[in-house]
Amino acid sequence: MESIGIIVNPLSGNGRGANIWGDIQAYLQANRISYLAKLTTQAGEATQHAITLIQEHHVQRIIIIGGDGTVHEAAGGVWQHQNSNGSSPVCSLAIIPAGTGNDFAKAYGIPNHPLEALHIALHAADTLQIDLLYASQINQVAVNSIGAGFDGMVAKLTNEASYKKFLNRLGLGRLSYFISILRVFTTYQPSTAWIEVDGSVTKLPYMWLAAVANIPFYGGAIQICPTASPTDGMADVVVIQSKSRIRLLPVLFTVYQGKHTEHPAVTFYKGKSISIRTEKPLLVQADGEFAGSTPLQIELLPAAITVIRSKPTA
Ligand SMILES: Nc1ncnc2c1ncn2[C@@H]1O[C@H](COP(=O)(O)OP(=O)(O)OP(=O)(O)O)[C@@H](O)[C@H]1O
Repeated sequence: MESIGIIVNPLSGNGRGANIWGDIQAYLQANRISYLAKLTTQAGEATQHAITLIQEHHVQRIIIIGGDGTVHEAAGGVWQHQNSNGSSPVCSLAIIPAGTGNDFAKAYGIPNHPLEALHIALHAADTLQIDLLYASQINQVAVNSIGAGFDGMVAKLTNEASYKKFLNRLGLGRLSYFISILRVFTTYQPSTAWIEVDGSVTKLPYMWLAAVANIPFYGGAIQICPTASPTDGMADVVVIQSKSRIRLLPVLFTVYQGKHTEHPAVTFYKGKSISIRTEKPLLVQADGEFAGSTPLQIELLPAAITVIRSKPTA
């Protein structure tokens, strides 16, 4: 079997990561499965853990126990290693979901049950080479999405909110994104932006959000870009524009099912190179984590890393 590294964010899901790690560790030891584990002690550390596991310990598979923020950081480490060595993917990533949103796990069919997710990670029966989104201003890659405006504010508010902790304790963490959406919705002021997709520029008056997606979901299974695929070599972009707040209400309540796509306030683009400029700086989220402010320049990196997914049933 390939040598296995494990990165654990014990604080993900407000302590769910630590609990799951206890169960996983017991299982691995009882079954004499060897591994090397690294626990994060501060934000940002999963990137260096991934680099260390690959460069110093030569692991070929990294299992992440955490949420989308931890996947974001670990994938960044795998990508940085490959980039500095000019190598094709050498280390695959698997996830045992322990976070609040867990959109990455959902995109690859990984169940919430930790031991079921572990079996998928250990057997690695099906792997995918997935695209990444590279944001040059912050020199970071994203696995799920990068967005500016409304969703940047929602991500910031959710990550700072006391109700996220409370709802995570009840196993209802995803609801915290919905509460933040409602809070931001009542006060958000749209502004003018310009988007450039593969050289073609469009002015966007009254822009609420512009999100570049690699998978269909964000914010805990909101189907923001139903057609996004991490294997098509293209980034999907969704833009929401509206002068009127009330006119956007139907979008708010249909976006969870991905049924907002026909609403006149919603426009989709597809491309490999996307830039977003705004008349005033807007907050940016990358994989649900705060990632600075606009302007943004995003390049699609095709088939950049390998992910272990649940084997689709025939
Ligand atoms: N030991 C730690 N102390 C403080 N912050 C940490 C620690 N380990 C990781 N982090 C940070 O916690 C943040 C959130 O982690 P993660 O995304 O895994 O969990 P979550 O927020 O509960 O889930 P989700 O992103 O799915 O909503 C990340 O930005 C990460 O950098």
